[in-house]
Amino acid sequence: MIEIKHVTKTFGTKKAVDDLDLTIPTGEIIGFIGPNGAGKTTTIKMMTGVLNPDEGDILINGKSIQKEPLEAKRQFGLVPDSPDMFLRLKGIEYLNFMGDIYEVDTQVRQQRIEALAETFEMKEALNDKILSYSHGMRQKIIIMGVLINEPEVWILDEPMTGLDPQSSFRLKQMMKEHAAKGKTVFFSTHVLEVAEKLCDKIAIIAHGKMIYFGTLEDLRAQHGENQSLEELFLEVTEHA
Ligand SMILES: Nc1ncnc2c1ncn2[C@@H]1O[C@H](COP(=O)(O)OP(=O)(O)OP(=O)(O)O)[C@@H](O)[C@H]1O
Repeated sequence: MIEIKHVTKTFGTKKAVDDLDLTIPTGEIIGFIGPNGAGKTTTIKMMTGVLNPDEGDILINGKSIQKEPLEAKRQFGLVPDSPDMFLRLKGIEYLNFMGDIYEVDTQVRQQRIEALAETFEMKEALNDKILSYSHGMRQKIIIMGVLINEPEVWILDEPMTGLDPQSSFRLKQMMKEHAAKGKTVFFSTHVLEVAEKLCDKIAIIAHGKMIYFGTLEDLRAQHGENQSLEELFLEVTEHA
């Protein structure tokens, strides 16, 4: 569960996130959508302790990211918007590093690395440095590093960017499997078809404010039965 409690973040005179209040239940896939500059990445950075809010607090499985940062960080895995990290490590070194940090048992770790490398066709690349990887391969190694620990809460910022169709399909399957195990998946996306097909609920943000949180069916019931998510999104964000 993720509880975002009246969170505000201002940069200079710009309120990037404005009194955002949202509770994301366990066991669901939530798509976080909004126009460019709406405040999605800023929200994700505050959820994960990269940025501190000016006001409010965020709890991950009941642990405050500000007051109990280590405990809160044990609860989630993050796939950030840019995968250009740990470039001097080999893929396998990075995965073992993540396994060490999250104290994943060696045998379990080995099995997960093998299964993930198979799924993402990364077996041969594991002994190469991340620096030599393409954008999509870097994205995949970061996703693998998160899944080694099977986190209770999986947070992803624009995860489909740069992935080929096959990897994107597999990632979506994994997100579904993760939620089916009773874990929470929260991801931001501009790809409305993905949100439409994958999510149990959608959260729409505009100008830093939450303008809708609920199922697509309820949004349709409020605004128009036959509209696509794209049409609904344009309608609700236009008037925000
Ligand atoms: N470090 C910063 N310094 C100043 N302004 C910032 C900073 N980070 C974000 N902003 C501003 O805050 C607002 C929200 O940005 P944010 O990156 O959270 O939006 P977003 O919804 O993720 O956008 P996009 O869909 O384009 O990635 C924007 O107006 C942005 O310019």
